[in-house]
Amino acid sequence: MKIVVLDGYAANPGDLSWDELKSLGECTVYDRTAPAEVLERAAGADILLTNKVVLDATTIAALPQLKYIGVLATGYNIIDTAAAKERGITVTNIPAYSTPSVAQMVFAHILNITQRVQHYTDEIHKGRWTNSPDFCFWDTPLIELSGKKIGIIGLGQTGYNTARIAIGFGMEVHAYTSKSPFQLPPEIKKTELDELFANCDIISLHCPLTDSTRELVNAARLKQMKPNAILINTGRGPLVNEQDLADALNNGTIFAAGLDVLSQEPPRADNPLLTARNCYITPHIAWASAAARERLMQIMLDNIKAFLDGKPINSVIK
Ligand SMILES: NC(=O)c1ccc[n+]([C@@H]2O[C@H](COP(=O)([O-])OP(=O)(O)OC[C@H]3O[C@@H](n4cnc5c(N)ncnc54)[C@H](O)[C@@H]3O)[C@@H](O)[C@H]2O)c1
Ligand SMILES: O=C(O)[C@H](O)CO
Repeated sequence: MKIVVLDGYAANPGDLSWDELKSLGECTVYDRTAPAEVLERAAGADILLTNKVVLDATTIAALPQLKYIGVLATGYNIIDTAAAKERGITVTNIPAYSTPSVAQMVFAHILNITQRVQHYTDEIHKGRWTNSPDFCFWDTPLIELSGKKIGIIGLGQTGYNTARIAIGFGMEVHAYTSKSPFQLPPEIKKTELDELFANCDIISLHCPLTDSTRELVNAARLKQMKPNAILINTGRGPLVNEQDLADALNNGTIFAAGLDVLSQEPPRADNPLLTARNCYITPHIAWASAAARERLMQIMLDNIKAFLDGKPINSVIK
């Protein structure tokens, strides 16, 4: 059984172990694989593991030995699942391993925008409090979350857990979702997209990237939003038209954005969001806590063992 990990470094930069995976077959772990290197490295593999290396229809067609693709992530938009299905290749993802970490990051972005802790720390270090005529000073809007409306798009693992934290903050929770695995409490009100964009103070994206969700947030949707609204995206970068969002931030159509994901990662230096007003960005790390990566590695092993036993779990091909 030949196993190849194409880009193992992000999940395991050295603090976790590949040993159990290596015991399952002849296994090679690459830290990173450039697009031009994929075919040579994946040739002859029965099992291919990828986090962000794209496996499109052409690549899959060129790997006749391939039987299993394990995505080392929840989002599996990098795989042409139709091509894999046609070939009878099992494709699995890692659901729910990072849910608490992602929901925590959503609120890290929200609280960063409402409280600006780093900004005030920087200003104080510059001497601004020492020289202040008053016992306090502020120069950014200080926004209380209690009573504000949060709109959640996609009420699966990360969306639902974000909703629960929002309820704890006393927020009104509105949600648009195709379906939800959860029994929704009465505090979560289901709504349509038009109402959600028009009425919510904060909108947080939690749906997968698919043909129907690509650029879900675009100029038309941004125009529907309140001028004091905040957009949070921990889902996938292409859920948002980035030039439209940069324009909306720069011209005050909406107030601020907190983003963990961009359409190209790492981003090009000329990505308009890197210089947009009130745009706060983290480098796709919502998932990457040590606790979440430990769970990821365990579920990766469980997935492969179940596949080898002939009873695949976490298959994304319906
Ligand atoms: N930034 C990170 O580190 C990070 C970590 C985990 C997941 N993610 C991304 O977040 C996404 C969501 O993760 P999750 O664990 O909540 O996944 P999930 O599968 O549990 O939930 C996704 C939800 O979106 C809903 N949905 C699907 N299509 C929709 C549509 N067109 N409109 C509205 N809702 C729709 C689904 O019904 C489901 O309830 C993943 O697909 C992944 O791309 C990012
Ligand atoms: O989808 C996920 O699990 C995260 O984005 C990390 O890849």
